[in-house]
Amino acid sequence: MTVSLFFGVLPLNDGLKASYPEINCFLSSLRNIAFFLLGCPMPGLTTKHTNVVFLKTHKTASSTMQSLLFRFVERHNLTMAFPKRSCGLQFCYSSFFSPDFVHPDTLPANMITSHMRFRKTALQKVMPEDSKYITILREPASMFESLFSYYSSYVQSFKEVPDGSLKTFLDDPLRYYGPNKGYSSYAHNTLTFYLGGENDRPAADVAYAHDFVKEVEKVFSLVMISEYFDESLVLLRHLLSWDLEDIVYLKINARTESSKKKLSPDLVAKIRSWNSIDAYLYDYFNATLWVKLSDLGLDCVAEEVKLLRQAQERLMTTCFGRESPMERPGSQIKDSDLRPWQPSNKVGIVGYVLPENIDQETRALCLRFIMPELCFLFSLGVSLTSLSDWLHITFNRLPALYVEYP
Ligand SMILES: Nc1ncnc2c1ncn2[C@@H]1O[C@H](COP(=O)(O)OS(=O)(=O)O)[C@@H](OP(=O)(O)O)[C@H]1O
Repeated sequence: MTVSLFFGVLPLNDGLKASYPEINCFLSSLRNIAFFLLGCPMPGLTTKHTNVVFLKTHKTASSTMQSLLFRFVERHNLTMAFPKRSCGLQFCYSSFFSPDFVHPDTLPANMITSHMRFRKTALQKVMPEDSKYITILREPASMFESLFSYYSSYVQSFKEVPDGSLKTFLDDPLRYYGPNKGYSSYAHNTLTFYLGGENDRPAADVAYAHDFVKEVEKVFSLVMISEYFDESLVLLRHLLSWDLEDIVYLKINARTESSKKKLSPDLVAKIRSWNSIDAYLYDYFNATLWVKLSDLGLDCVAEEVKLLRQAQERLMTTCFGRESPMERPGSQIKDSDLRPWQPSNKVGIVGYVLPENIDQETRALCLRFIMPELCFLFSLGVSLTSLSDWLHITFNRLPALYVEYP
């Protein structure tokens, strides 16, 4: 079973096919001249690598990345592994990944991207041997602020903070935190937990953090960094021999500005200290990212980033006209294809609204870039009759899943 089936069912196919060449043409003419002049390496001359394990971490721009991979899978007629129905929309997170968590109809797969707790030996049983392992990290202070606001109504340790403030939690985290409390993995060294590490190791155990980082480095060919998302994508495309058009994206799953809190230097320091293994990981892989970028040539990277952003602007003009994109809190979005999941009424997640006068073809193209994770998953699965039981259950449980989603 391959995702080409999706094209058969979705009325989006023609639009997608019709509009990509425009972007391609624009990109290739510019890029060939620029890259030639700079003497930059040009991937895309060898066959594209299509087998990828993307470890989707929380609040790291991972949905934007996942959406890019969904599009790649669709366009290249590949197969994406889905969770089996009893796992919900994630691979039974927060249990360690197990091959049993994968819906058998989606095997053999080329890619796997839904949230999971990483365990390489288990993944090797379902994913091709030559799979490239990729993940993404975010600066721990902004990530924790995002986690705290997003999951304030779910994570038991956050719910117990009397005034509900991040500052009160960080003044004495151990007063509220308990490893066995509900959703505790979102409250302490979340990145480490995702990567399969021991997130409750004491901060003083620097040797553990050091050894863990080395283990991660051995497995992952690329650790992306959210703050340098575009630069990370350039590395990704060189690693996988992808075209520049394969990495064009629009940002999704961002909070509204009013949902974000500005962090004082004191809070930043407290977050890093509380999440010291994550901080160690982040600092290490942020440094190695820049070594990789330097190896590629910073001028070449800058040129590719420029081209990527030009393509993005072009796409936005195609989708939203000359005005800036119409972003709205999810609560104000009527179109269910475009409404992102809202974790609570205390936090707004931004989605996009397409202009009403947009033609079907353009709408089809734009939807592929702005659809939130759940909608994209449903649209991928909806065309697979053999997955109908999964979808039947999933759709029927949707309100419950929305509540359980974290
Ligand atoms: N391209 C790009 N670059 C940098 N940052 C980005 C990008 N795309 C999404 N974001 C930010 O990532 C946050 C959402 O992360 P996730 O999609 O991983 O969240 S989730 O765990 O899947 O719910 C969310 O952060 P907050 O807004 O601080 O919550 C997004 O704004």
